[in-house]
Amino acid sequence: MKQTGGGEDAKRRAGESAADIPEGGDVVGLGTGSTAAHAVRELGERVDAGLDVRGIPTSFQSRELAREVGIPLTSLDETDPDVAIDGADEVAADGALIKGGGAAHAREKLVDSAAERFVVVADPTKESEQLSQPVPVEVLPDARVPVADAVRSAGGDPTLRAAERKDGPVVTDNGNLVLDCEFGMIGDPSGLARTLSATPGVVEHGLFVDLVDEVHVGTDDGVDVTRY
Ligand SMILES: O=C[C@H](O)[C@H](O)[C@H](O)COP(=O)(O)O
Repeated sequence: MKQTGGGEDAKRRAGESAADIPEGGDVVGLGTGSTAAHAVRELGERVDAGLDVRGIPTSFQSRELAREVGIPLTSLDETDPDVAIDGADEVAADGALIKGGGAAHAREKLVDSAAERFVVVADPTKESEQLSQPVPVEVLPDARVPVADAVRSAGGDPTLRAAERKDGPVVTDNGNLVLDCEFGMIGDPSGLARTLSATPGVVEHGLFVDLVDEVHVGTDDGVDVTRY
């Protein structure tokens, strides 16, 4: 069941709490979205104050923000992150996530899963008992129709994500398209993740199962931390 109590202050508290984690010398995966942006900005202030960390961005957006706030960047070519801090669209009680509301989930999964410690930042509206939001699926442009058929065969209802200030579809940072796939209540996220991953033409899907180490949820007056 979705809860109320979200908002920018809750997101900021979660982001600032997670920004406490990196230590001098650490490499940090920099997540995408409005909640992760609070962590990136806070980390930028700490870099300004002398903290020696480098970031690995997960999107065009997080790269630009990191540059703006002065976080030196590196890449997975050089090293894995010690910690990744990222947002989520839905967080289930067992730590399973849906990500990709900003169509960044392919690079996010790459960076978040490579990290020694993967920390999710969220506000209470993201919490639920069981995942039920549409699952974003990034597809090669030529694979849009066959992947949509495969999603229907798996019990889902796919919708091509439309751009808001451009005619036509959203094009990801990787030059691909996104199908938002409604499955209703997702009883077996691991099984669905395996099915989607095995579908030719799927670049990456937004189900993050058994990846998260801790979730920081900003509340009205603090932060609730759950460890998995
Ligand atoms: O593709 C985008 C990402 O997965 C975001 O981390 C996710 O959509 C959450 O974003 P926000 O913190 O803005 O709700």
